[in-house]
Amino acid sequence: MHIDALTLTDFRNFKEAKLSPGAGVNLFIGANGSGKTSLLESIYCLGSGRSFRPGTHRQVIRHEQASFTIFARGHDENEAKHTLGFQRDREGWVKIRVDGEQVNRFGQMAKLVPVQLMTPETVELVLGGPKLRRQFLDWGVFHVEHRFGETITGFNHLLKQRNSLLKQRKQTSEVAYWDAKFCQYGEQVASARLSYWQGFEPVLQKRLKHFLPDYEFSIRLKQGWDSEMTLQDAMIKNKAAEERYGHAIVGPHKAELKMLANGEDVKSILSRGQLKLFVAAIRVVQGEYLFAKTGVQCIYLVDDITAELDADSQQKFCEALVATKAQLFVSAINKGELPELITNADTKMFHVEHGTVKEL
Ligand SMILES: Nc1ncnc2c1ncn2[C@@H]1O[C@H](COP(=O)(O)OP(=O)(O)OP(=O)(O)O)[C@@H](O)[C@H]1O
Repeated sequence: MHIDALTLTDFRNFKEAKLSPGAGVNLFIGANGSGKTSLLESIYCLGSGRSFRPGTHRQVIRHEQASFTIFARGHDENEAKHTLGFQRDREGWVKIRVDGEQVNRFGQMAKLVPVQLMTPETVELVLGGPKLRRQFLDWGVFHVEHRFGETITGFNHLLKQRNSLLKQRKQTSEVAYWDAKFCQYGEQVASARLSYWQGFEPVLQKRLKHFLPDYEFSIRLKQGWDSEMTLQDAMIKNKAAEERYGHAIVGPHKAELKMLANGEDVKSILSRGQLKLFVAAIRVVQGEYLFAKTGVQCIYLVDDITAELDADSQQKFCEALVATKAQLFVSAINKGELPELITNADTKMFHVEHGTVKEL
């Protein structure tokens, strides 16, 4: 959905903030500590139910206040109007309202607000652990096929149950039951990921050729067990090891994306700026791919857009972002440091200062 109005109450350093974003580029300009990232964070919270910054949910609530509230009004691709309300208090209680109705799952809010986030930390997608890459994949699968939300939640529940049985080292009929369920859900998760990846990867390759033409990329999805085997066979083969370790060692919870540039691990061959561009390509394409498959546009949130990118890379990245025709929220300290594409007459500009935001 496009956000037409956003209201924050007691969110980070904002006592109350109201803004009416435009359909294209929205630019937040302000000094360090003014609240630019917090504005992006509030939109991210609507799309995921949590912050992208480290720390607890309590730290998001304005100091000495009991709860924060984010309210958004917007419209989807079919011009249907929507309202979203998200409140969280210090004890962790959450209230979510979608179109005036209280709902009890984040997914019901998240599916209306698919967000793609780019901050200086998003290179963690490559540098961090495999869980981040699985989350990235699952985000894509969920937004293309909402039923996947139940499949992955179900699988994670089964993984916990089965691990707890493996830890107890019991040999009961209960074990056989959980093994069978684990196989069934595990195969479903892997097959949904694979089908997403098979559509997504060729589009990503095109974008990478444009962004980083000096490299030949190979990005392969490893499903979490020998691809020549069924999950059931892999579990039988690894039965003794799983019993010894006391947890599941094969399954989609072990899936990984192997990313190579000119035959070497991207982590060791790409520079920091090139890694950022690499991840930017992934993020842009994830939004483009979603749009191509479902007609649903992402909201792109870009914090500190110029950090670590040279002028040519900034230009490529900004061109790609603007070409998506999606709603963009971009933060920067100075307008002057940005490519013209982001600061032209169509951009809606906001000045952020000490927890206040004013449209310019
Ligand atoms: N819970 C909170 N209550 C009140 N103020 C907070 C809270 N959490 C953070 N802050 C303050 O909010 C301010 C806004 O931080 P934010 O990261 O959004 O700024 P920014 O404009 O993105 O800065 P930079 O350009 O340095 O990245 C900071 O000064 C921070 O200390």
